[in-house]
Amino acid sequence: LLELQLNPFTVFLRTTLDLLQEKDFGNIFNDPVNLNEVPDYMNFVLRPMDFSTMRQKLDSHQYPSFNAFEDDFHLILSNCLRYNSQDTVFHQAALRMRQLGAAILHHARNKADYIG
Ligand SMILES: CCOC(=O)c1ccc2c(c1)NC(=O)[C@@H](C)N2
Repeated sequence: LLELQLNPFTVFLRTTLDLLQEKDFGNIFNDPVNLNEVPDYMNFVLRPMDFSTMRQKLDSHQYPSFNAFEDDFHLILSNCLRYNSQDTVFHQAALRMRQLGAAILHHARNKADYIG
């Protein structure tokens, strides 16, 4: 309860992140891609991102705005769409996450605007 009083924006971002992660049915976006298991990943992806990294960033107040938070979400998906070809479950999951996430972010942004 204290955090809600001290930093409602952090609580709001964490709630939004929880809603987005609910749509990650295979938990494929939760952790950084394991570079030992995917050695060529950095050949295609300049800025890796994942939900656990986003959670650390929001817990340490590294998101100055909702847009910055949303940019990292879209980075997760663009990395995945770039590295994984269209015929993979990863690519398909990113397309689905993009669609489901857009609705969540639209409502979250409206609520953020409403809070003011
Ligand atoms: C057990 C090996 O795990 C993976 O190869 C792997 C595990 C998770 C992954 C991934 C690969 N690739 C990706 O683009 C992101 C979306 N997630």
